[in-house]
Amino acid sequence: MTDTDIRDDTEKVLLVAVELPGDHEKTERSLEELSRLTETAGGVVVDTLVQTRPTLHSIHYLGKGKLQTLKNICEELGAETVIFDDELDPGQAKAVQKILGDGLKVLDRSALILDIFQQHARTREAKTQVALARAQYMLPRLTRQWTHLERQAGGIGGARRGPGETQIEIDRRLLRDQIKKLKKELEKIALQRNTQRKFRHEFFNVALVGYTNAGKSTLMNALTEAGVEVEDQLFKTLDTTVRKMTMPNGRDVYLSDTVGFIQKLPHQLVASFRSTLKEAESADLLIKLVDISDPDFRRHLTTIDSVLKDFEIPEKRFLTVFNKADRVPESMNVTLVKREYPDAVWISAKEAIGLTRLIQEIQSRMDENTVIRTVDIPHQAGEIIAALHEHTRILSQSHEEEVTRFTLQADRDIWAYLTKKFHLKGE
Ligand SMILES: Nc1nc2c(ncn2[C@@H]2O[C@H](COP(=O)(O)OP(=O)(O)OP(=O)(O)O)[C@@H](O)[C@H]2O)c(=O)[nH]1
Ligand SMILES: [Mg+2]
Repeated sequence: MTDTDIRDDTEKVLLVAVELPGDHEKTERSLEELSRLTETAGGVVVDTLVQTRPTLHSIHYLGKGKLQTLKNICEELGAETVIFDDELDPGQAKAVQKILGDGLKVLDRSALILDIFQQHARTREAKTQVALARAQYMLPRLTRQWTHLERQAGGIGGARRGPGETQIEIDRRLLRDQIKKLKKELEKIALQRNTQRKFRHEFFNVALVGYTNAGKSTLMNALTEAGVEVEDQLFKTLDTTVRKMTMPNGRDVYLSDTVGFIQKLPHQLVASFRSTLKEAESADLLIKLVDISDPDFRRHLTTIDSVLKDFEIPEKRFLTVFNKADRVPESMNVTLVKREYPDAVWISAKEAIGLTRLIQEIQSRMDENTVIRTVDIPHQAGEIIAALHEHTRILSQSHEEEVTRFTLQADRDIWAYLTKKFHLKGE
C-alpha cells in the first residue's frame, strides 16, 4: 500500500471486489459507488474484476490465481492502479502487493476515501482531522519500507538489529509523534467549537445528516442562501457550515450542513470526525436527508443510522426527508415507499419543491419541543440566574422590588431539568 495520491487525471484504475453468496446486487452497487469515488479522486476506471467466493481470502483477499489474472489484465489495459472495494488489512495489503509486484499501485476503498477527503479539506479542522485519520491508517502499514530495507540488509534476521528495523522504528515513532500532535490540535479546536455551540444552545439547532451527494448543501443553500459549494462529487463538504434562518413564526433556528456518510467509511475517519459529528449529536432536530432517486436509498438510511448509533440520539429528534423527488425513477413504487415511511417529507432542494412544507414541519417540531415561561427570581439567586442565561433564551426581563421577572424560552427537557434542580415555579 502506498501513500501516494491519485492526482493525475489520466490515471487508469482497475476496480476489484469479492462477491459473497447472495450479494450480487450489493456488490454491483458498491462497485458503482467505488467507481464514482475513483472519478471524484481524479482516476479513470478501465475495468472491473469480481471474484465470487464463499468468503474473503484471509491472506490475499482474492484467490492467488485470480490475483495473477488481475496482474495480466492490468498489463493488457495499461492500468497503473488497482483499487479493492474493501479495506485490506495490513497483512493482506502486503501479500497482494507482493504478488502484483511493485509496478502496480495497490489501494483499497479506505485509502481512496482518505485521498478524497485530503483533496477536499479546506479548513484547519478538516485538514487536521484528515491528517490524523491518514496517519492512523498508515501506522500499521509501514511494512513496505521494512521489507524493502530488510532485503537490502541481505535478509539478516536474528538477534542483531538490521538497518531496516531501525528505519521502520524511526518511521513509526515519527508517525506516532505526529498522531499525538494532531490529536492535541484537534482537542484545542474542539474546545473552540464547544464555545460556539454553547452560544447557539439557546436557539433551536437543526442538523442536516445524510449520505454523500444526497443534496445537503443544496438544501442548506435553498433554505438560507448560505453559498455552500454544491457539486456532483462525493464528499464535497467536509466542514460544518452553520447558518441562521428565521422561521415564519419569527424565531431563529441554526441550520448546519456537514460531512456526508458512505458505506464502509474508514473507521479512522469516523473517529477523527467525531467532533464534527458532535454538531449533529447536539442538534434539537436532525434531518436525515435521503436521495430518493437512488434505488439504494434504504441502504443509505441504514448507513446513516449505523454511523449515528453510538451517539444514542432519541428517535423523536429525527425527521426523514426525501430529496430529489423531481427525479424519482419510474421503476419506483411511490405508494409503497410512502406507506413504508409515512412521516417522511418529500422535497426537491434543487427545484425548490416542498420547502414550505418542510419549514412548517421544522417549525412544528420546534413548537413541540419548546416552552415559554415567566418566572420570578430573587436578585441574590445568582446561580439560578446564571443557569437561566446559559440554558434558556431570555425573551425579556424586568426588575421588580424583590425579584427579577424573566420571560424565557427553553427546550422542554431543559426546562424540566431546571425546575427540578432549582424548584422553580413558572407559568
Ligand atoms: N435532480 C436533483 N438534483 C439535486 C437535488 N438536490 C441536489 N441535487 C444535486 O445533487 C448533487 C449533490 O448535491 P450537494 O448539495 O453537493 O450534496 P451534498 O449532500 O452536500 O454532498 P457532499 O457534500 O458531497 O456530501 C448536485 O449535483 C446537486 O445539484 C434535487 O432536489 N434534485
Ligand atoms: Mg455538501
